[in-house]
Amino acid sequence: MEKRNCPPSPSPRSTEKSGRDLRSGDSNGGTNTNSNTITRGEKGVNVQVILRCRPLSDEETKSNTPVVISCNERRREVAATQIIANKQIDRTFAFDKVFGPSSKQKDLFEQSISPIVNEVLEGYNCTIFAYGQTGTGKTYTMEGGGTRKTKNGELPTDAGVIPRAVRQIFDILEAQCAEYSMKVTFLELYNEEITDLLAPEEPKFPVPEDKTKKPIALMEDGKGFVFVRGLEEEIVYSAGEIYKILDKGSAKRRTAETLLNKQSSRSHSIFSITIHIKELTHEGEEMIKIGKLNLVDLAGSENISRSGARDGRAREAGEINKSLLTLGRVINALVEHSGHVPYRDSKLTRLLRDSLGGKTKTCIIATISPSVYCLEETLSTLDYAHRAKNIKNKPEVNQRMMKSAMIKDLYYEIDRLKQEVFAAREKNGIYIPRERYLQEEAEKKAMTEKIERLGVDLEARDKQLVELKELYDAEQLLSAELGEKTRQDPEKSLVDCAYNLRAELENAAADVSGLFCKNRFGISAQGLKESVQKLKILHGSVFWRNRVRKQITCYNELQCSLSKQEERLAHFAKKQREGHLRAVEASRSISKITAGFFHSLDIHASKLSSILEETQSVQNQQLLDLEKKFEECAANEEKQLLEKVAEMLASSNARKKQLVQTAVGSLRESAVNRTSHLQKEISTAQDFNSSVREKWGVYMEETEKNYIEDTTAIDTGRSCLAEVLVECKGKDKHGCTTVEERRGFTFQPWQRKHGICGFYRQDRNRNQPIAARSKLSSAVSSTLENIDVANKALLSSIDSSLKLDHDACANIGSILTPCHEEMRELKGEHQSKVVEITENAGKCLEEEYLVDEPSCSTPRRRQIDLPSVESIEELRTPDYDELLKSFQESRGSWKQANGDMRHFSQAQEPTSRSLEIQESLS
Ligand SMILES: Nc1ncnc2c1ncn2[C@@H]1O[C@H](COP(=O)(O)OP(=O)(O)OP(=O)(O)O)[C@@H](O)[C@H]1O
Repeated sequence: MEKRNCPPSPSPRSTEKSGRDLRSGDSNGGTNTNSNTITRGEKGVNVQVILRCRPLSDEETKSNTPVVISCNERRREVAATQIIANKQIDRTFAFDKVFGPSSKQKDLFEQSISPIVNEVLEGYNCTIFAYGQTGTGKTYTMEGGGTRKTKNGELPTDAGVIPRAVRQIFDILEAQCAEYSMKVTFLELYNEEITDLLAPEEPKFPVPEDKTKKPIALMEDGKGFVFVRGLEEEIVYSAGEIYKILDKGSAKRRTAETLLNKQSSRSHSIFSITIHIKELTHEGEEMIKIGKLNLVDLAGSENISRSGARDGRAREAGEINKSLLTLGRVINALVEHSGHVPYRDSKLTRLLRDSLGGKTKTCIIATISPSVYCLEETLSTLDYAHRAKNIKNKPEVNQRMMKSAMIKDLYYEIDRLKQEVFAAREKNGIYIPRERYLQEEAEKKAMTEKIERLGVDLEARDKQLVELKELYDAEQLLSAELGEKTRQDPEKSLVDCAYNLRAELENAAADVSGLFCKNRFGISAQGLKESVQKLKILHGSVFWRNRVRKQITCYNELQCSLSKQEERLAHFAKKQREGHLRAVEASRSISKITAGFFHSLDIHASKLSSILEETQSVQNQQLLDLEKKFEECAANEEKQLLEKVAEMLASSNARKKQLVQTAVGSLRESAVNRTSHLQKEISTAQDFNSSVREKWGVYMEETEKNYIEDTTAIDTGRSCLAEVLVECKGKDKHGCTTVEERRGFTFQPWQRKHGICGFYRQDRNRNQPIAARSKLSSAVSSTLENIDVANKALLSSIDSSLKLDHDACANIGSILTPCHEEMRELKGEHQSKVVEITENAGKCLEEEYLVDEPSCSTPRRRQIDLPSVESIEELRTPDYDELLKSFQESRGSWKQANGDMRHFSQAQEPTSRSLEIQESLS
């Protein structure tokens, strides 16, 4: 077994020499081209290609059919094993997704199709089509294994892509509680004729199947979009309705038993779902989003001899292969970016135009069989699908329509229809609008021309037929006449005549011999006379005999020519009959001949394409050789040039490096200076802060001490005063009682005046402590009030100083944080700039100025980017003054740009604030 591994080739190319031909579509040579990782850009999105290999059928398993396909789902690769000249050759193909024989319908749908369905609901047009040899599972993948009945609303495990997509669409729309409308179409393309699988069945009596299917026309609108005229669109409201429609349409599809598939689809089918979803814009406007999903089940590509197709089936197969061949040519043209893409060569490619190289998102499911007997077709499918991977589409979301615009459109449509109805009612006979009339007239004209051509053809054939008939009649007449003549039989009379003549001749001979005898023995004159007479008779009879003889030969010749004529006539008549029959059946057989012609054309075309491929591969090889030589030559020249350039650039590079290093050094230095300056500022601010704190602590301590002293002094004063007060009260009481006593016992008139006066004097003296007491109490209360006021003032001043201090702290913090941030940013920026500059310098050195190192292989072809004279001139170091000036300018602008000045002024702020605080504290 020979198994060689080649590195992934950048372009898919089959190399007979290599044992393993890994095909990969992406330009990096990698194999990961999953739709999610597809590069989207101006160039578009690659068509997604999925490969599915079916399991061996029961018969194949029973007959121990060898398996030649192995699928690596993880690596997304398929390998086909081929034996050529007793050597095993593995060919490996990479795809976007690979599903092996044991893969489930659910897995295929969830992994590959479900995201596409979501995109349809986002407003894209998407197409999924199945391509592959007959009997490889296209219909199984698209529609399912046949059991479409749902169990408790669940889909059966073998349900295919179509029912699952339908279910997903309805599930999502219902979950979103969306307002939507949905319509479906289902068409079949058979022998280049389109029929509507949803068209109502009109005929009431049984007619052959082919007659019930009316072909419908494929039209192009003014913008080049293709549409099928009169295609039935069914509005649907549930998944169940779609399943019914699918069943109805599928049952109408043309299927037949082939050697490769018991129920082989003989036509291409396209099932389309169009969804209109209502959505609200931010402004509250109602918009209609439109998405379309096309699900295409292609008829099987097949080898006519292996599929056992004959007569009608062979023609079918020829047509199928023809449309698939055009599909292949379209794919090739798209991949090779050739100017002309032959979309118009078949109806299938016209219908799929937007899905191949258009604005639609497309996914191809290529199906293959693992059997060794299908290897040839499998390789062809793999090639086909692999090539299709390189088609790029440019998907666009369908323009959302304002609901009002859509309603307007519908009104317009209704108006148009109303006009038609009105026109038809008002006029005598049938009346249609001008455009329709012109269109139909054009169609009619084309039809008339076609009919005329056919009429002329028919006339010519009729003429030919009449001529042939005339000729035939003339020949018939001639042959009848000759027959009549032959029937009369003159032969017998002639023979009789001949016999008579012979007898006479015999007699005459006897007479002559008698005469001779007589003459010798003396014959008389009379005898002589008689003899002369007899001789005359004899002479006559001899003459007649000669004539008879001549007549006999003439007769024989006539006979001979007659038989020849008869033969010729019979032959001619036969030919005429054949010609007549041919002429009668000419119109019927012409289609057969055409079919044969097309078939042979197909064969020739496929031969030609294979020859073309061969030629292409040879040319490719030659081109490769040329390219190689050219690259070698270019590499040498490049090397020499690069050496020179490298020398030239080495010095300038060193200078540049020096320049860069100096610039970086100065930048670093300025950064360090700025950092140290900032740090100094921060430390000054911190010192100031700590000194303020210290002072504040001392002040607080002193204030507290004073307060405590004051409070204790007040307390002692208060207690002293209270004691004095108590003492005064006691004395006052005692004084009062004494006065009362005296008033009672010594009241005399002469003494009364003195006594009263004395009493009043005494009383006045006794009133002195009361006044003192009131004075004292008022002094105490005023002192207390003063103390309270002082306390309050002190407390408020403490509060305000605390607040000021807090504010000052906060200010310092707010100044410090941005300063720190700025510092960090500045540092980071500097570092990243330094790294960037170093990297760029390194890259520049490596990529542009270093001479290629010898790698013993042809260097990659590339464009040499020669530096211009100006750029070299720019490398010169400018004048010192100029440099200084530009540096200062740049520094100034840089300062402004970075808000440097602002920071600086902000940095000054704390000082003035701290002064304020100091003032307030003092
Ligand atoms: N992945 C699969 N798993 C199980 N059975 C499969 C699978 N693929 C195909 N089959 C079976 O193979 C048979 C042929 O499949 P199907 O009719 O889908 O082929 P086809 O490619 O559509 O053929 P045609 O082009 O002739 O219509 C069916 O009986 C189907 O059930």
